Amino acid sequence: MKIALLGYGKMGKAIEEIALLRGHQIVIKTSDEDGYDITQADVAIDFSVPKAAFFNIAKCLKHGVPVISGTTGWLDNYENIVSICKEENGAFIYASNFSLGVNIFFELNKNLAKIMSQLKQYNVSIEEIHHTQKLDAPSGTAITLAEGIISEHSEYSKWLLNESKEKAIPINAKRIDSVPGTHIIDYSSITDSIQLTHTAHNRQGFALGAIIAAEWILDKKGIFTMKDVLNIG
Ligand SMILES: NC(=O)C1=CN([C@@H]2O[C@H](COP(=O)(O)OP(=O)(O)OC[C@H]3O[C@@H](n4cnc5c(N)ncnc54)[C@H](OP(=O)(O)O)[C@@H]3O)[C@@H](O)[C@H]2O)C=CC1
Ligand SMILES: O=C(O)C1=N[C@H](C(=O)O)C[C@H](O)C1
Repeated sequence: MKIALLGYGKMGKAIEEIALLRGHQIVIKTSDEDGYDITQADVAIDFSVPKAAFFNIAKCLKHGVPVISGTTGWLDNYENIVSICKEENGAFIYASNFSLGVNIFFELNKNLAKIMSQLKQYNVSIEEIHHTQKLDAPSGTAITLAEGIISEHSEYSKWLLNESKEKAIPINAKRIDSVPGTHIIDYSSITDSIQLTHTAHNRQGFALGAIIAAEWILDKKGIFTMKDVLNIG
């Protein structure tokens, strides 16, 4: 398939490498919002920056090009994209994390939260560690994890960045060197702790997941998630 890479930074380059190995063609690679004809592409993959994602995704949908977005930090505009996608009868997937491992981790997180909801002596917290170039905090993945806990655990109704308060899940964001992405969920009581950890060793898992999503969406119309693509959970 002919792929447009909207955002040609660390992730754009990782996706290009795997896409070529899978026999795809990269017809557009850009770090700008203009200067290309998106209709050349069968599918677009947006891994850009928070302030550019809405424009990039809307442009694809308005030109009838299915779009995958992994950009984080733009979700205040998610419902607007849903409306545009419906109006244009388009196809769209956003995932805070495209790796298979993290999508399994999302399911484990919800299952654990369901159990822990009955055990009030444990307090939950989330830690996320990323490279120092990351623009947003907390990570999109940490937000998805917090939302997963909130959906299953009766004690929590929101999350807070680097702050503890009753009913809120603290998300502690750390920025260290070139860490690709580590997420830790911790339930602690006076007597012990239970932790679930996902550690990305590199960006290949994110990139492969995004390409699998792009291959999957080609003949679809609608708004989907990685759960639809991977058929897990
Ligand atoms: N969902 C997932 O699985 C994952 C999501 N991510 C997310 O993906 C995004 C990109 O990550 P990463 O590749 O590491 O970041 P990088 O900073 O390496 O790359 C982002 C690229 O986007 C470019 N850019 C800036 N403005 C625009 C625009 N208007 N249109 C298109 N591109 C633009 C930047 O160009 P310039 O440098 O010139 O400004 C840069 O090349 C982040 O939001 C990150 O959180 C990352 C990994 C996995
Ligand atoms: O910016 C990154 O690098 C990553 N961003 C995503 C996020 O915000 O969750 C996914 C992954 O953790 C890497």
